[in-house]
Amino acid sequence: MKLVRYGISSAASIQPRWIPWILVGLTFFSAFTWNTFNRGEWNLRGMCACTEYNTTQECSTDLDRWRELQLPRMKYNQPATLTQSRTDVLTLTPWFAPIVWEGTFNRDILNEQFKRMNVSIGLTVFAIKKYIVFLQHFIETAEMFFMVGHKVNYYVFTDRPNEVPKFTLASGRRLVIIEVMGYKRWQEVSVRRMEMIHDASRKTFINEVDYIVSVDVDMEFTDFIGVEILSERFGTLHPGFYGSQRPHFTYERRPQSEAYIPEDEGDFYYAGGFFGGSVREVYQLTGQCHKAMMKDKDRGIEAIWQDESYLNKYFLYHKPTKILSPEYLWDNGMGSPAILKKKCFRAVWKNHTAIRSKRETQKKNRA
Ligand SMILES: CC(=O)N[C@H]1[C@@H](OP(=O)(O)OP(=O)(O)OC[C@H]2O[C@@H](n3ccc(=O)[nH]c3=O)[C@H](O)[C@@H]2O)O[C@H](CO)[C@H](O)[C@@H]1O
Ligand SMILES: [Mn+2]
Repeated sequence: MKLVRYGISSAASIQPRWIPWILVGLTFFSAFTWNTFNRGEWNLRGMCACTEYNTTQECSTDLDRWRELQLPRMKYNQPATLTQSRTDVLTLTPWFAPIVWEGTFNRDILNEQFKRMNVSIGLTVFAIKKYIVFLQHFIETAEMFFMVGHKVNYYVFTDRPNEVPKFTLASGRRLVIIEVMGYKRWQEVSVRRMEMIHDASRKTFINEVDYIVSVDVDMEFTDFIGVEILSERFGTLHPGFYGSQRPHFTYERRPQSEAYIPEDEGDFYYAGGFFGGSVREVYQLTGQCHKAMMKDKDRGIEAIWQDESYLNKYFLYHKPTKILSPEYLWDNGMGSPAILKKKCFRAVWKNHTAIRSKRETQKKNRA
């Protein structure tokens, strides 16, 4: 009786001057629970979330939780200070981002490093409407060549979950189906990938993986792609433009578009079909590209190469921290130049008329 009476009377008599203190208490409580139950970044720095790394009686901070990653003894050729690993191609951007070409890295060292970080990678792929036909070969070849030996989640975005084939995946790998709507025009499907990746980053990816790799589905893996591609924010040189001068890049050239890049700007022409980074960076990138696309849409503009145009604009002002060479994105229609020491990921032939929505199939000439 006493308890009930106390409960009712104290709840009913909250004084206005207590409100700031109650708010402070609630803030601490929610920060603590968020910090404890999520891998999210939203926490009050230095909060007392003691972990397994805590070696003292005091609560640990980010500094205490930092894990030491010591490599084992390894045998490999000494890097030669006075010799460049590749002399035929650019291997470093003016902002010191590596451009990944075969011969510039040692896969064993990288594998050891990323294994010790226990890294997990999410590969996002969209198989919407008729593009579902590409999925089987895509996944089967990814099992052979993509991030072999690492933890991988395939995130398959589709409007046809029942048509996703059953796959037998290697251990440490799983396939997650994310059901989404299919927009009518193929251009809209392509550009809306940004929005869908953005949403899934917040809802799913941030809790499950460290990095996101986003690719086209009309592709096949033909050689090993490993952790050498991973970085905070990475893009890929488009196979059609790696040798071109900037005025020839097919950037969006209409000043009224959010994707506009003038002829005297631009570093590289990046492909829409292969980019990625940490979940946090991909969340930012896709969010900004989607916002720009929606602004244009409101004004009745669609950028010339849809998502690829917004991606290029984004990378101009948020320089990639790593860039993949066209070895990572190739189209056999473009021959076999000597600079390519391998071809890891290739476009498969597709019948544009049959696979895309009617009346939208004609491709603009990029040249
Ligand atoms: C390799 C590469 O850099 N490709 C880019 C390029 O064209 P592509 O001509 O290769 O574009 P595409 O037809 O492959 O469409 C892009 C992707 O969207 C998905 N999709 C599209 C339509 C559809 O009905 N269902 C569906 O699932 C699918 O994953 C496909 O791979 O330019 C596009 C924008 O114009 C995108 O930037 C692509 O990423
Ligand atoms: Mn494609």
